[in-house]
Amino acid sequence: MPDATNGSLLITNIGELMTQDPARGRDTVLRGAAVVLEGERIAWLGPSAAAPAADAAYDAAGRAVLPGWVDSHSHLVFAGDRTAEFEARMAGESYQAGGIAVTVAATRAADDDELLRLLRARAAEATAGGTTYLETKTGYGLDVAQEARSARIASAVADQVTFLGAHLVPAGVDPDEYTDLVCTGMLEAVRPYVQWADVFCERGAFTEEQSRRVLAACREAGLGLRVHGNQLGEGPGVALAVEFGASSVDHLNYLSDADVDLLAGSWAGWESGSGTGERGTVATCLPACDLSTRQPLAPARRLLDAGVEIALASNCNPGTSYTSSMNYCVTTAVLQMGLSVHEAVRAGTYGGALALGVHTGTDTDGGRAVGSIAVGHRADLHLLDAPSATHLAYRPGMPLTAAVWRAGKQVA
Ligand SMILES: N=CN[C@@H](CCC(=O)O)C(=O)O
Ligand SMILES: [Zn+2]
Repeated sequence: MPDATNGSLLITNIGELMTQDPARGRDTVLRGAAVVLEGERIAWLGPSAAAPAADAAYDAAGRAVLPGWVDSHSHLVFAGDRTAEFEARMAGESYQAGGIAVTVAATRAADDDELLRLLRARAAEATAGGTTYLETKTGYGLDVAQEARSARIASAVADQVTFLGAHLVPAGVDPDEYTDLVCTGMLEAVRPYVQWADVFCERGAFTEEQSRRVLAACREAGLGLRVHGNQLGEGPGVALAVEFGASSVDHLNYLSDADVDLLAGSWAGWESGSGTGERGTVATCLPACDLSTRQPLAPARRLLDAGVEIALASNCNPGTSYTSSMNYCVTTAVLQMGLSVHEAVRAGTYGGALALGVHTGTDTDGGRAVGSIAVGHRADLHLLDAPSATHLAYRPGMPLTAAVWRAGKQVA
């Protein structure tokens, strides 16, 4: 199949083009459509009948095209395996944050080449499943040298990297001393490689006060913020994320009414229909993790109805969610979380981009948005082997990814 790396490519006869571009208002889904890719960018979209000529053409034969998935939450820099822990969970054990230490030991024991090879293989799996923009985190190093190594390796593969030194306090280390290290030497060592910082604010991980220190230091260092919050019980994660103006708070399995109100309040100045105004804290739901840990599914429907922008992400990691399949996350969101297909696809594309701050910008204003299909945005497309995105939920688990273009290049 041709791509747009050496000229322009016209993809024509698209049965359903789900642009997820809020600037189109109610007209975000086009039928009988075509798209022109030119180099890395989308150069044109509209009715097939009106499509301009291009250097190469591809007939989509009535199939659906979506933006590539934007996976805004993953932990892919690791070695080792936790099948036994998963089996124990399926036999009735509950998930404990302490399992992270097993992966830390295996990751520390792997050399750089091995870690990079593993990361590349996982990123390739994600790409094969339609993911065209990928965030990943550190958090399985947990000392200065190991976290810096993870960040450096991650930055060679992922589009954006998050510093998660505050993932677990290593055994035998004083929690407050460790928090100080995260906020000073560790932060300094990872800083050249990362755009974001995150903290696992949960019983068994970091307290509210420790999380607050981490967020303040990382903000001071110029990093964008995100929070792992409210995964294992109600707690201060959501409130902290909103207070610090974090770009997202992720997990959200246990929310109080006050948490929902705080998240909704953060979007009070935002117009969701057009994607304009003052943004708030994205609620990132991680359905594959919820199922794999047998936690209640995050209340995505309730959050949307309250006016909160949501994202869906894989949270791919060896402990709680060993899949990078965004198709699976979207399917689950429709079948079990009460989202429409359009809402679920939006959350896995535009919502992820919003969580990563890359939802807007065209080459005329110096940006290159991902997560939606519009002129000047990055040419990240996902062709389904189906006439509509509805088939993701209608035919769950089927291999529906037919082709993937990332920045105009065909990658699957
Ligand atoms: N909750 C914290 N961190 C990961 C799990 C990490 C692990 O268990 O290895 C998560 O997002 O689910
Ligand atoms: Zn996570």
